[in-house]
Amino acid sequence: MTPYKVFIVGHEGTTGLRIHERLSDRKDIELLATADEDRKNVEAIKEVAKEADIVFLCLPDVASKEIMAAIGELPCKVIDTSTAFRTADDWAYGFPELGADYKTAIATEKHIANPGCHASGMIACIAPLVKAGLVPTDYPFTITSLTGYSGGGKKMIGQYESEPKDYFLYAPRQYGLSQQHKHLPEVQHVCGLSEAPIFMPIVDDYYSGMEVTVGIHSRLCNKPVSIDTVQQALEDFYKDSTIITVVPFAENSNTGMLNANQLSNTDSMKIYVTGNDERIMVHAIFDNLGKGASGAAVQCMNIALGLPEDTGLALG
Ligand SMILES: NC(=O)C1=CN([C@@H]2O[C@H](COP(=O)(O)OP(=O)(O)OC[C@H]3O[C@@H](n4cnc5c(N)ncnc54)[C@H](OP(=O)(O)O)[C@@H]3O)[C@@H](O)[C@H]2O)C=CC1
Ligand SMILES: CC(=O)N[C@@H](CCC(=O)OP(=O)(O)O)C(=O)O
Repeated sequence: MTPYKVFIVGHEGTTGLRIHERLSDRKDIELLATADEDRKNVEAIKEVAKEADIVFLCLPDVASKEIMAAIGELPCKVIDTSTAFRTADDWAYGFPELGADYKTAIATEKHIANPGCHASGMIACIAPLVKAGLVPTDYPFTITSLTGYSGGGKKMIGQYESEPKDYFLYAPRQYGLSQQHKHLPEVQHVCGLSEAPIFMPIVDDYYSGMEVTVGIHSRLCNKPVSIDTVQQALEDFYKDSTIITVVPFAENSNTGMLNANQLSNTDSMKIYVTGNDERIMVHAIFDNLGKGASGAAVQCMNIALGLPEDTGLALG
């Protein structure tokens, strides 16, 4: 069988490297590249893209937009990992677990926007509950998200791994304080929320892994919901997924700790429901570089090529 031709633009960056790692041993994939000195040359990128079946863009937003302007009309499928196209109507949104319509769009559309890392956790917790009619679309969500420093790409990795290190980098650091985080538009768009959540991202001194926590007051729901109802709705929603699993409540002691790096180096996501019938928490644990970026991008590529979605992924 002729291998599929795949071109990773930005393959020396954090997300690009991880996609490269996941594909380099696959016999069904041939990786294409520009000459090293041409890795930022748009014309050279366009020439390689002409040969490709799939192009991954693993770049800052501005560079993604510039390259899309040059390659958008070519026959190759494009999977963009930046924020640039996630709410664009003519791009598929790369979260196939959201339903058959999402999966079909990923399989058939030419351009696929890979979700943001924090956004993936928020959407995984909220969308099933809104779709089930349990939580209203104007619910006043307050959401925390813990992330390892690789979420900030090469620049932040350099900051955390340089010696001597700034004293403040040893402790968790909250950001997004103005409530304008770049992932909020896609969360609102995909979940159909009329109001943006309060969002509190926190970056800490570990390499990778995320824990996103969504709090729900039962009394503020369409009608009061129990913790069992929330657990069941999430289990039903993700029952066919091999990548996202909902941890049975019995296995989740509700008394211990949740670890944000539990699924580092995997492409899976685990959902936990904790709390009680009055105050319910839904948590998504995954790797910002796995289901939060490169793993999700490869999952989308597999679907676009008609392969089983978890081909070559590390399921934890
Ligand atoms: N890190 C993460 O956890 C996640 C990242 N993302 C998104 O993925 C994209 C890539 O992020 P990440 O890998 O972290 O970023 P990095 O900074 O680690 O890597 C970006 C790479 O793109 C290269 N680059 C920049 N401009 C151009 C250009 N004009 N042409 C070609 N290459 C270029 C950079 O080159 P150079 O090496 O010279 O700087 C760098 O190697 C971003 O949009 C990011 O927001 C999405 C989800 C999670
Ligand atoms: C720790 C850190 O800074 N993380 C980044 C998210 C990385 C990411 O997902 O960026 P994209 O939107 O391009 O996908 C942030 O919160 O802005």
